[in-house]
Amino acid sequence: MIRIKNLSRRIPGGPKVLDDISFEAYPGDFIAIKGDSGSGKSTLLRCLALQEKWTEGTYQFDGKDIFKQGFSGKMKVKQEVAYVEEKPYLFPNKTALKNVIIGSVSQTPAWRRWTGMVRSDDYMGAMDMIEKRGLIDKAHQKASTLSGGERQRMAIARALVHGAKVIAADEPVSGLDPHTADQVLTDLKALCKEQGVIVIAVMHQGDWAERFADRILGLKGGKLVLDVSGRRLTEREKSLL
Ligand SMILES: Nc1ncnc2c1ncn2[C@@H]1O[C@H](COP(=O)(O)OP(=O)(O)OP(=O)(O)O)[C@@H](O)[C@H]1O
Repeated sequence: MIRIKNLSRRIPGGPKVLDDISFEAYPGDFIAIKGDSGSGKSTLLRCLALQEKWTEGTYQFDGKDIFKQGFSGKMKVKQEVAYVEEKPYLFPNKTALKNVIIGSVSQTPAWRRWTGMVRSDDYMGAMDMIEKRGLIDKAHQKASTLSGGERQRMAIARALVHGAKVIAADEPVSGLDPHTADQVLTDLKALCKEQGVIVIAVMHQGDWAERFADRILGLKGGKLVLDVSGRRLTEREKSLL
């Protein structure tokens, strides 16, 4: 469970880009974030994954205040909250499977990158996760040849293999054709419902958030201006964003 209270983020010497954000997320929640360009959506995801510093606020993760816990609390969040960028980096000349096994650069011990050694249980775990993302026939393909949607799903598989319990996905369906976007979101939703993963995804364009999310958060100028259950937004609610 995640409980964020009064999160603010000020760019050093610059503006406040997140202002007093509070919300909670429970296992199995699929939360969409909407808001115009520059409203703070990506910054919020990066703050959740502790990839950006918080200026103020408290962060409870599994019932513990992670800033009070110090290093071990931050490590737990970094391990369990995966920020999946809009265009996730995969090692282009390695297969999709190898990318999923070895993880992102920061997750991979240097010796593993150098030797390329793989344990058999790592191999099976990665293949299972790739199969669940509907990509088993792409496992041995070079990452550079995957489509945008396939890269996103491989990056999600990679995060899950490496212990993620929260997927913070930045625009997981932008630039995808409607059929692929539907597949990606159906997969994310199943992940929430079947495995209790929390998915927090920026989905500003179209009606994807309304169709798939349990809850919609809306940001404007760094403030949380909307927090409603996932449904068609009213004209008044849309006008807040
Ligand atoms: N390091 C930084 N220095 C200065 N301004 C920054 C920095 N990081 C973010 N900002 C500003 O903070 C605001 C929020 O940025 P953010 O990327 O979170 O917005 P966003 O809602 O994700 O936008 P988009 O939909 O265009 O990706 C923007 O005005 C951005 O210019």
